[in-house]
Amino acid sequence: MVLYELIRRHIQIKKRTFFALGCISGLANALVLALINNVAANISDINKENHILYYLVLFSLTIAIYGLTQQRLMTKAAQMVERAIDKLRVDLFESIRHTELSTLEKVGKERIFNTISKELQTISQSAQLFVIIGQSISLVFFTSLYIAWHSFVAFMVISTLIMVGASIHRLRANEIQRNMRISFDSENQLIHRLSDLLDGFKEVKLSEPRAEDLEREYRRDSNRARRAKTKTQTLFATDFILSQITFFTATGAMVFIVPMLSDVYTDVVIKVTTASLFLIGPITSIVGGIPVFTTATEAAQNVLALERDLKTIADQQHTERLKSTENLTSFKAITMQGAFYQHQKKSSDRPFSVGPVDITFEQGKTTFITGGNGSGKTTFIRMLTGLYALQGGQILLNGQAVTDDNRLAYRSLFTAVFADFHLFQQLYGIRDLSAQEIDEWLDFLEMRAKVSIQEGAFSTIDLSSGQRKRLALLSTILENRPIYIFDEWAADQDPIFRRKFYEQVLPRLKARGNTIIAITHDDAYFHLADTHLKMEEGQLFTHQDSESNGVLS
Ligand SMILES: Nc1ncnc2c1ncn2[C@@H]1O[C@H](COP(=O)(O)OP(=O)(O)OP(=O)(O)O)[C@@H](O)[C@H]1O
Repeated sequence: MVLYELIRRHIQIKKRTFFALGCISGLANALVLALINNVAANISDINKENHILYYLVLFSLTIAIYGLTQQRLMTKAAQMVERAIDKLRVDLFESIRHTELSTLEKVGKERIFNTISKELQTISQSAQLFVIIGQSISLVFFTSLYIAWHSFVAFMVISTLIMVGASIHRLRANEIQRNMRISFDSENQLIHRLSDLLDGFKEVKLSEPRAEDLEREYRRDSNRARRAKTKTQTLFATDFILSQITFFTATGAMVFIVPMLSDVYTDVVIKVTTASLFLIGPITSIVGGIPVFTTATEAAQNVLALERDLKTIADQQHTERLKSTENLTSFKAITMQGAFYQHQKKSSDRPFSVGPVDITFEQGKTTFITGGNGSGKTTFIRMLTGLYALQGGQILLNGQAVTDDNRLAYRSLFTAVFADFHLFQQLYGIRDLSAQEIDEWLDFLEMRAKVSIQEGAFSTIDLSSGQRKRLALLSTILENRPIYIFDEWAADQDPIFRRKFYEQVLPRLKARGNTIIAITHDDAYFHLADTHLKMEEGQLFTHQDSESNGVLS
C-alpha cells in the first residue's frame, strides 16, 4: 500500500496499538448489536428476572469503550499523518534545495507546486477517514463472526456478496487511476496557465488576442480536468450504488434464501437480518471512503514520484554537503579544461551545446562576455559557477579539480545577479551586517532615501525594476564573495547610473580584490575589462580571436 509505505517511511507506525484499538472499537461496536438483539429477543424474561439494569450498565459500558477507543484512534491517526506530512514537506523542500538546476528544469515548477500544496493536503484530509475505514472493516469482521455464529449459511451468503462487490470495484480500479492521472496532469497545466496569467498580467492586459488565447487554453485544460474528474466520480458513484444494491441483496437473502438453504429458526433469521442491517453503516463508510482513499493513494504516488525524481541527485548533494563544510574566501585561478555541456533535446530540436571551453579566470581580474542572443552565455556562466554539472572536461580551482567533495565550497566562491534574478526581501544567509557599511553602500547606490534594512530585511522591495536590481546588487555586495557574476546588470539602469556602475561600482569591487565576470553589451565600457570574451554558437573566443575564429585555449 503506497500510502502506508509513504507514512511508514517518515514515522514509526505503532501497528500493534492501532490494531488493538481498532479491534476493541470494532468489537465494542459489534457487542452493541449483540446486546440489543439479545435484550430484544428475551425482553420478557429479562424483565421478569430484574436483569434490565445489568444489561443497561453493560450496554453503557460497551458504548463508553467504543467512544474512548474510537476517539483515541482518530487522535493518534491525525497526529501520525500530520507528523509524517510535516517530515515529508520539509524533506521535499530539502531535496529541492539540493537538487541540480537541470533536474529542477526537467521536473517543472508546476508539478512541484501541485504536489507540495494540493497532494499533501489531500493526504492530510484523509487521516480521519483511514480510521473510519479501518474501524468499519473491523466492525464488518466482528459482525460477520456474529452472523457465522448464528448461521454459517448466512455468513457464506454475506461473504460471497461482499466479495462480488469488491471484485467489481477492483475491475474498475485501472480506469479510475487513469482518469485521476489525467486530472493531475490537467491540474499541473492549469497552474502553468494561471502563472502565465498572474506573472504576465501586464502583457495579458495589453493584448486581447493573447488574453483570449490564454483563456481558451485554460478553459480546455479545465474542461479536460472536469471530464476526467466527472468520469472518476461517476465510477465511484456507480460503485456506491452497486454496494447498496449488494447490501440490500444480502439483507434480502437473509430472509428469502437462508431459510431455503438451511434449517434455521425464526429468531435466528431475525438476528442475522438485524446483523445484516447493522452492516449498512460500516459498508457505506467503506464504500464512501474509497474515493478519498483512492485519491489519497494517487496523491501519495505523485509525492513518491516527485521524491524519486529529486532524490538521486539530492542524496549525492547531501554527501557533498557533509564532506564540504569549508567556505572559500579567496582563490588564485579557476581553469576550465575541455568544459562541455549539452542541453537536453526537446522533441525534434537540435540540442544546443557549449564547449569544449579552455580558459582561465585569475583572481582580481575583470572579464566581459559578449555574444548574440542564444549564443550560450548564460549556459556558460551556469557551467562556470557549478550550477550545471559538466558533461565533459573539468574545472580546476587553484590547480585542483573540482569534484563532488569540494563542489559546494567551490560554488560558495560566487555571488550573482542573473538576468532573471529574484530579489529576496529577507537577506537570507547574510549574517554579519554592519549598519555603517550598509548605509555607505545604500548611499553609493543612491537608494538610501528609498530603502533601509530592518531586522535583516529590506524595508520594501516595491520599487522600479532598475531600483530592484540595485538592491539585488547590494545583496551580492553584502554577501562579499570573491567572484561577482553579472548578467547584463546595467541593461535597465539610466545612462548616469550605468556609467557609475562601470566606472565606480566595478572598480570599487575590484579594489576589494573581487573578480568580476560580466555579460554585457555596453560597448562604450569594453575598455574597462582586463579580458573581453565573445560567445558564438556555444564556442568561446577572445574578442580579437573571434575575428579570425580562434577558439580559446
Ligand atoms: N533549460 C534549457 N533547456 C533546453 N535548452 C536550453 C535551455 N536553456 C537554454 N537552452 C538552449 O541553449 C541556447 C543558449 O541559451 P543561453 O541562455 O545560454 O543563451 P544566451 O547567450 O544567454 O542568450 P541571451 O543573450 O538571449 O540571454 C538557447 O538557444 C536554447 O536553445
